[in-house]
This record gives sequence, structure tokens and C-alpha cells, in this order.
Amino acid sequence: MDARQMKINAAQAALGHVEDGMRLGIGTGSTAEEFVRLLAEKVAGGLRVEGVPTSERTARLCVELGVPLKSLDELPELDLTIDGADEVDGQLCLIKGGGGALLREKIVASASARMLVIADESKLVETLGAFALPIEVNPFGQASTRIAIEKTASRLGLTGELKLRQSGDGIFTTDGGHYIFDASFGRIPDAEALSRELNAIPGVVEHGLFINMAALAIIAGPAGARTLQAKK
Ligand SMILES: O=C(CO)[C@H](O)[C@H](O)COP(=O)(O)O
Repeated sequence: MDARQMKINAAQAALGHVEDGMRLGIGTGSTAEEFVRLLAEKVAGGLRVEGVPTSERTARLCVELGVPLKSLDELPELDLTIDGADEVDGQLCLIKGGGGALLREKIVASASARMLVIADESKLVETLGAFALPIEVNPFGQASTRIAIEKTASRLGLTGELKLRQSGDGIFTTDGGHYIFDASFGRIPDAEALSRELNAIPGVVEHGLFINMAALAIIAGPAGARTLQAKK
């Protein structure tokens, strides 16, 4: 079974958690897009939902496929967010932001009663950190913010390259107009401490560690999709 089919299978299983009338946060990335395609079929069949997209890219796909959208200001409290991830550990802590949408993804997930992650099994890891951690920063003073991140990481025993994300010929900018450093720290034994310390750096807008946010993860592999539940 190829990776796309596993993403479709995870997205299909996630649809089982969507109920008529729900206010849905809709994630970003290739797995979330499979979910949008399946959701659009259900909407065409009569399912009533209102979605809040986590990126302009997701918004465009939803509009194209006829999934009704609202802004987060119109729907500030959501029932369920369904989103992909770059890494998922056994406690359902995540690295997100490979698609550059981590800030809106985190705001939308925080506004939701539940967050459900959909992923193929290549995303499941024992310890977060093989995937470079996206850190969204304000363009103002980004060189100083880089130094502050490096010093903070080093205090926690983490070293590695911080790469300013590029797009085409220029610097990648997020939907919010920020930059992203992809930090290759390697394994992150204490993701909670790193999250806390990064949040304390003024130029850091947000980072891709999602700690204690996901309630469920649907992980699809060749043998089928299984659901992991966060420990309370
Ligand atoms: O965090 C994200 C976007 O910011 C995505 O959820 C993450 O990058 C996974 O994407 P994909 O489903 O394409 O592997």
C-alpha cells in the first residue's frame, strides 16, 4: 500500500468522528487535504458542517470543493479539529509545521474541544526530533532571535543547525507574514521544557511542538488504521 492510500485511510477513519452540525477545525498538509476531499463528498451528500481552515491553502481547497467555511472570529469555539502531523509520539505529542501553518494550526486546535491527528505510520516515533522542528519567528530581529533560540537550546543540551526556510528564490513567509527556522536538534528528550523555553523568547511567534493538545491519533499502516488515545 502506498503512502497516499494510508493517508486516505486515516482521513476516512477520521470522518467517523464528524457529526452533523459540527464546527470543525480543518488542518493543513497532504493528509488533511485527503480529509477535505472526503468531507466534501459527505457535504455534497447532505452533511452539515462549518469549517475553520488553518491556512489559505486549505481554505482554497475547501472553497473549490464546496466545504462551507467560517473564520475563527465567527466561530471562536470549535467541536473538533482534524489535522496531520510531521511526527507523533506515544503520548500524542507532535511536531507540526512542515507545511508552514503551525501558528494557525495551534490557535485553531486550542479553540477546539478535541484535536484528532491523522497520519500514516511513518510519522509515529518514540522520541520527537528526527523531523526538524519548525520555529516561527517575527522577521524583525530574526538574527537576534536565532541566537536566543540557539542559547536556549544549548542550555537544554540541544545543538544543531537552524535553517531559515526558503521558498523559490526567497525566504518563505507564513500566512501571518512571519519566517520559519527549521531546527535540526535531533532527539528532544524533554519536549515540554523546550516548548516552555521557546515560548519565553520574545521574537518567537510560535513553534511546532504540540504538547498535550491531541486527544486522539488515527495512524494508518498497510494492515489498517488504528486509533491511539492520549493518556489523561
Ligand atoms: O503541520 C503541518 C502543516 O503545517 C502538516 O500537518 C504536517 O506538515 C503534515 O503534513 P503531511 O500530511 O503533508 O505529511
